Amino acid sequence: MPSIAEEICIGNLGSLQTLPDSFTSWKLTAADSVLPPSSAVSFGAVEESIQVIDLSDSDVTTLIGNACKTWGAFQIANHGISQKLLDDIESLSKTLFDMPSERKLEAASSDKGVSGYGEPRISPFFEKKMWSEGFTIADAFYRNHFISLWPHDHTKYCGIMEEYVDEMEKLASKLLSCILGSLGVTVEDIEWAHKLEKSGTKVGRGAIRLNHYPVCPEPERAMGLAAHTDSTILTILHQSNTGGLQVFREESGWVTVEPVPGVLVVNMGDLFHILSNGKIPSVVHRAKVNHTRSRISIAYLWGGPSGDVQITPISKLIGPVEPSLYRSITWKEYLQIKYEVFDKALDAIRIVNPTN
Ligand SMILES: O=C(O)CCC(=O)C(=O)O
Ligand SMILES: [Fe+2]
Repeated sequence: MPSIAEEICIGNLGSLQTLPDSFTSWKLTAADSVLPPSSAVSFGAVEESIQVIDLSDSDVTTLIGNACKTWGAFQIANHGISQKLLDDIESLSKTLFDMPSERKLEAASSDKGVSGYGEPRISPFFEKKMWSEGFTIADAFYRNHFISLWPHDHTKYCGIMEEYVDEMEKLASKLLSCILGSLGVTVEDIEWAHKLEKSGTKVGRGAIRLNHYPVCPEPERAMGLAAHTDSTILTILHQSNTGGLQVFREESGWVTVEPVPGVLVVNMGDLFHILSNGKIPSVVHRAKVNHTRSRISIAYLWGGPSGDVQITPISKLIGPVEPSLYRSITWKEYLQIKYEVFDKALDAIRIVNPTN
């Protein structure tokens, strides 16, 4: 019989009949420190919803602008990503996570690169364990993992991944223009982004995170992915037909983003919060788990530019009454700060207290 330590392996969570202690009592840990005290005791969600916006709507800029300012999140329909591609990426994820634990662990992320299988990226910041497993695609090294996972079919799966990344990148640029438009500015007002765009270089760096939340014996006491904000400009999320994602807003508490077939969720990240000089919040979100159904989500994390590009709030959005809230920083530096202080990263680079 396997020992308890062997049984509690992230690759096997779905087979556990009881919730191990290391996964419980979330409300007593640092998980809720991201949030104001009023929300820390509640796991329930209130009746509000994150708007679904049709990208072909003539009023799209205003609709996206309002949703961004209120929530830092919105949902999109008519986004141009085919249902086939969404189905393909979901079934790729399912095939991967259905593999035996040992096989998945052979593709674990290592010192050689960020890509690979493992616990949620934010695990080191929490005492308790999260009820999920994931696979990150952040560099070319993922191909080696795909070869080991699918010795015969890796070409097919790499092809799906490449197509997904390409399509997401185009959609992310389109969304960026629209969100900037709602603030009365354009990509040309972000000097580095305009330069990169003109030279045909990618404005943001994309990474994919495949998340799997197995069925859980005691979902109320467990947490799939703890409360966090993404460091990104924005994140585009495809969730399978099982709900679990919740977004937080002081005035509303936690609100579940119910999956709508073919609709994608957009979460605004820290980097856009900086660019917008605090006008757009980076949304605090988390994923809950389920007693009867497992859940898959695929996050396209659209990060900042590589190299020594200095990122600052857009100059047109600052002025005598709205001074710059954040010092300039490179994307690499920001990630390093986030890695060190997690939810205090924006505070660490703030130069003016927004309440002043
Ligand atoms: O699974 C989800 O719905 C959320 C995933 C997420 O927030 C992330 O990967 O950063
Ligand atoms: Fe996230």
